[in-house]
Order: sequence, then structure tokens, then C-alpha cells
Amino acid sequence: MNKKGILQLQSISLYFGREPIIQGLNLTILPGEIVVLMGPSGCGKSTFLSALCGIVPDQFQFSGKVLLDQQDLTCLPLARRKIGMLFQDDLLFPHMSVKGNLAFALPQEINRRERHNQVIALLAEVGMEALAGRDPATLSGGQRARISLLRTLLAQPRVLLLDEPFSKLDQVTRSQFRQLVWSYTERYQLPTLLVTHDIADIPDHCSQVLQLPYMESTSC
Ligand SMILES: Nc1ncnc2c1ncn2[C@@H]1O[C@H](COP(=O)(O)OP(=O)(O)OP(=O)(O)O)[C@@H](O)[C@H]1O
Repeated sequence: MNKKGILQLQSISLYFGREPIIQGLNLTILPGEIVVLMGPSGCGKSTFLSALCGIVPDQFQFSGKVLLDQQDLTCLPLARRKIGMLFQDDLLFPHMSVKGNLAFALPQEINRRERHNQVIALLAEVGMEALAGRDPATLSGGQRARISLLRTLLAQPRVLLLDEPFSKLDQVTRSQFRQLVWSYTERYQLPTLLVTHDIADIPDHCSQVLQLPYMESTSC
């Protein structure tokens, strides 16, 4: 589905005004490798993930390079970075069916029949093909999370950034969904950065846990 990739963060710094959130971070994430980012609420974890996508809110300053297989992504717009993101809220389009949501992620040049085939095949893999015509609002939290993951994967990302994607799920669903996410990061060899507050989210094969400090100027 996607090419293998090595993600390199070089001399990354992120400031909120004058306050450092991250200073001079150098990090390499190999294909299929998972690095976890933790830290107190409000310390800048989500902002850091956004900044890696090129979205830096006002009042924040970002510097450094984001490289994928030696290619500098920093100067590319979000759509060309091939970064897949999952959030705690699934962000499915409410006006589209499950199938419509998934097909939307596929490249424009793929014809209608092929779109259908790819979407149904992926749904079948997770035993959800019967839900293709459903309105996302009628799905359970776990089903929505899985559809959201599949939509992210259909866009053929080469990097995965996960911003607390398990946090709103109940314990059983959460555990199953974690396994599904790690099976895909392994299969597609995606370098992955996971933000979480819960050490139970950290997979056994996680290579590194980074801890961000408390940010003084925020009211967290
Ligand atoms: N666009 C913005 N403009 C100004 N301040 C912002 C903006 N976005 C976030 N902040 C502030 O920056 C700080 C970092 O926010 P961020 O969401 O990155 O933290 P976080 O570590 O992901 O928090 P949580 O663990 O609660 O999700 C917060 O205090 C937040 O209020």
C-alpha cells in the first residue's frame, strides 16, 4: 500500500511565545517503529503533532526539519506530506455513509468500481462490510474508531501520528482497537508517533517514550 519510510526529526524546537515546549529534538523513527509522547495536559503535545504537519498556531514558533526517507517535508503542504492522523474524536463526515467516508480518502484517479472494491475489501478485513451503507451517527464508538482508522489508511500515509485515539473508548473496545492499529502499523511499516496519557496504550514494541515538561504559562 505504501512505501517504507524512515521519519527523522532534526533539531526540532517548538516555543509558545518565549516558553520552550521542545528544544533541539533529534529523533529517528524507523519503519513500523512506535514512539510515544507523554506529558501533562496542556504541555503542547497536540500542538507538536500539528506542527509536524505544518500547522503552527499563532503564538507558537516551530523550527527544524521533518524528513521522510531523506526528503524534507517541512516545505511541503499538508496534502503532500503523506502524514496520516488519528484523533480522539473520529471526524467522520456526518453527511456521508461509511462507504462514502472511506472512498473519499482514495486518490481521485481511482475509478468508481475500483474505489468500491478497495473500500469493501478493507471493510471485510475488519468484519464490517455490512456497515458500508450506514450513517456514521448510527455506529458505536468502536465502529467509528475503526472506520476512522481505515479512512486514514486508505489515504496511503507514510507516517502515522496518533493523538489519543484510544482515550474515548471503553476498556474492551480500546484493547481491541489498539491491537488493530498496531497490526496496521506493522503491516504497512509506518513510523508512528503516539500521544497518550495512559501507559496501558504503550505497546510492548514501543521503542521510546518521550516526556514533555509542564508548560508554566498555561492554565493546565
Ligand atoms: N491556537 C492556539 N493559540 C493559543 N494557544 C493555544 C492554541 N492551541 C493551543 N494553545 C494552548 O497551548 C497549550 C498546549 O495545547 P495542546 O493542546 O498542544 O496541549 P496537549 O499537551 O495536547 O494537551 P492535552 O493533553 O490536554 O490534550 C494549551 O495551554 C493550549 O491552551
